[in-house]
Amino acid sequence: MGEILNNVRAQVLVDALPYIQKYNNKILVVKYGGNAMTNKELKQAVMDDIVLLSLVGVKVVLVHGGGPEISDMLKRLNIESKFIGGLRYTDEAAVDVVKMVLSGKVNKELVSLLTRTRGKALGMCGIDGHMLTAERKLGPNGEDLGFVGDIVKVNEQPILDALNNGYIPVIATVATDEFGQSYNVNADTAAARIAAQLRAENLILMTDIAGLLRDKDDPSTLIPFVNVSEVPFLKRKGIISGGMIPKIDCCVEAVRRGVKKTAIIDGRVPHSILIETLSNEGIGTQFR
Ligand SMILES: Nc1ncnc2c1ncn2[C@@H]1O[C@H](COP(=O)(O)OP(=O)(O)O)[C@@H](O)[C@H]1O
Ligand SMILES: CC(=O)N[C@@H](CCC(=O)OP(=O)(O)O)C(=O)O
Repeated sequence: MGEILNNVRAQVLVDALPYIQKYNNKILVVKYGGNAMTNKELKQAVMDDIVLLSLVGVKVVLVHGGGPEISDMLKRLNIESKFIGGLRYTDEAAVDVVKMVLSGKVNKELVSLLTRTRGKALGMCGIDGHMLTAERKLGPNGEDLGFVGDIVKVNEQPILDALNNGYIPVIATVATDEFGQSYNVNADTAAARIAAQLRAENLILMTDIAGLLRDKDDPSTLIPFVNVSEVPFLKRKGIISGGMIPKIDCCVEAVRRGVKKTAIIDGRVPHSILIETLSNEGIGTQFR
């Protein structure tokens, strides 16, 4: 029994070798957020995966959200929270809260967790090193969204500097314009733009569902591969809806901008990042 188990363990490690070689020195952008970030054990499993990948030579960039935490804090401060087309209407008071929660609380908690997992992490937001420049974004029907930002420029240098010095950059998606106004940027969108600018090998968007499903209430209907040219048809058919729409748009943009592999994976599955990165099958929905 012990011998069989040892053989299986050895085989799993050996099977990972070609993938470790493939990703060696390549950039992998992981977006972590939403409800996938609220469970403590799963959060530790995600940190373990990131530290492991970075120790075997993958240049991991962690871009995080924190929507549920922003909503909690806005509620405690009695500031109204509403979403238009999946984006949070962000007035002047709310943008301060977003900045505090994302760059102050969530970012530092992730850095601290990675550090305690014996990773070398460096937290920053889009304002640091003039990384993310944004302008005001309007809603899908031209609605005012307050200080929600549309990224107009990504300066990849601070990210590369951190990577080249052996750090895992941990990025909160707050951006600025040329006048110093801060903007709230959706974390999926920011991750896609950052991955494209870095010419990343792989972009992984973690969420709290198995991936893109033909029927969103039936996990057995997972679509494992999607060609980006099929997306307009899937939208017309109503298969892609709600929070999945901006996520899929990000995947399409990342693939079109040259990211080699983009996937939406289930953050509720322990070690889903390792399965996605170090196996042929992957997990979730892959876009190409
Ligand atoms: N075809 C689909 N397949 C999977 N999820 C879908 C689909 N259409 C809509 N959704 C919804 O999109 C949600 C994921 O988006 P969202 O909640 O914004 O993610 P996150 O909080 O991780 O950023 C799913 O929980 C699901 O309710
Ligand atoms: C403009 C906009 O909607 N910004 C998001 C930023 C955080 C985010 O994207 O977090 P998740 O990935 O956890 O959803 C927000 O305020 O919730």
